[in-house]
Amino acid sequence: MTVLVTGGAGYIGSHMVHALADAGESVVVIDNLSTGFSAFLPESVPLFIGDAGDENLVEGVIAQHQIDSIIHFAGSVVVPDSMRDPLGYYRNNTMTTRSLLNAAVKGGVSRFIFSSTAAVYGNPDQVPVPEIAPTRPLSPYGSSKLMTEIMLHDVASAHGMGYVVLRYFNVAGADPQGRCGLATVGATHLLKIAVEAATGQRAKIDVFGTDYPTPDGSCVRDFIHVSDLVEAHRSALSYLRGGGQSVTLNCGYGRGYSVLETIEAVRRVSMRNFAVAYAARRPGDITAMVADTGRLRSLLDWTPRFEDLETIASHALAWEEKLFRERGGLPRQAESA
Ligand SMILES: NC(=O)c1ccc[n+]([C@@H]2O[C@H](COP(=O)([O-])OP(=O)(O)OC[C@H]3O[C@@H](n4cnc5c(N)ncnc54)[C@H](O)[C@@H]3O)[C@@H](O)[C@H]2O)c1
Ligand SMILES: O=c1ccn([C@@H]2O[C@H](COP(=O)(O)OP(=O)(O)O[C@H]3O[C@H](CO)[C@H](O)[C@H](O)[C@H]3O)[C@@H](O)[C@H]2O)c(=O)[nH]1
Repeated sequence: MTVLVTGGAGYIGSHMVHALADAGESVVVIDNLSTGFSAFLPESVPLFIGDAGDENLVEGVIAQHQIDSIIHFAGSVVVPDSMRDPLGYYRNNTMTTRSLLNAAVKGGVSRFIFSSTAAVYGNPDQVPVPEIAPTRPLSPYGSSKLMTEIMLHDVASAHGMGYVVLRYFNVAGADPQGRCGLATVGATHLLKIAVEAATGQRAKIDVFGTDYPTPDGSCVRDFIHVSDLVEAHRSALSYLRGGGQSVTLNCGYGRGYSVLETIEAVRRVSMRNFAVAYAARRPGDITAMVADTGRLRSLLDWTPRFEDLETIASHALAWEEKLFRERGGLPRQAESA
């Protein structure tokens, strides 16, 4: 039984591939390297450089490697880019998955795990947000993922495929062994920006909005360590292998931290008092987004190991320091746009 990981050279996918290989699973990767890095993959894992929507490629890999499960990370992930280029997002998220599913059905793949996002909820009526909350995405990114969820449900029902949709909240941190982490140039994630400031690559970090109706006025997010997130995928795979019903699950810890608390955690672990500036709200930001994790915790055999925000921040920092050293210690991008 071999697992195909699409987008396995990306931030989350590379952690997934290491976790599967560490567990002795047979795994292969398809990635077009548009934002991924082949260097983050274990040498033992075959990498097919190509598009996850290339049906000939996928059908060939499924047949050659006797793929029975697919974990599908490949896609485009930047919310503001999706506002500028909606059709690009519907193509690379929704249409690519349609082609991938077509190849999976033809190849008799019986299990499918899909990377979705809390962005499908839009502005939630209640926090923590349960999976049954209304889905009202505010961006083409969120819509492209929601459309894919619906398509996957229909395809799986028609063809006897089991699936787990995982709606990630805010993914952060890096491999505790330092093998992989977030390396995307120009990434906009809060913790990434904060560790770039802590390593002197940025003069400051902007806090987008301090007048939200939250305890300290900044937005609140539920950060999940990338290693715990990939363990949820491994548990989802075991669940499907054990005959579990198809399901949609939130992936977070169910605990919110404000933007200011998060920046303070990075200041503490780095022991660097980098500058923090108060800036205007960022258009489209949701005030508070925290997962109701009841379903995840009850259905999957999942015990998170890195729930503490300082642990997440310290792993993100260690990874950023490594990247910075390897890039010759030179600032590689302008301070926040
Ligand atoms: N990072 C987050 O906070 C977050 C939150 C919610 C959901 N997600 C989802 O998780 C998945 C992985 O995100 P990530 O943060 O690791 O992003 P990433 O950009 O680091 O990884 C995406 C990977 O997919 C590859 N790729 C993109 N389009 C492809 C295609 N058509 N064919 C083959 N390969 C392709 C890229 O080269 C890259 O290696 C995405 O589907 C994303 O929407 C991420
Ligand atoms: O320099 C920064 C960067 C971020 N923020 C704030 O930090 C919070 C979190 O912002 P992120 O960009 O890190 O993440 P989002 O909550 O916007 O999440 C969106 O982007 C994520 C990846 O970045 C996931 O894709 C997620 O599903 C999607 O909803 C927001 O209030 C944002 O305004 C700042 O104040 N300053």
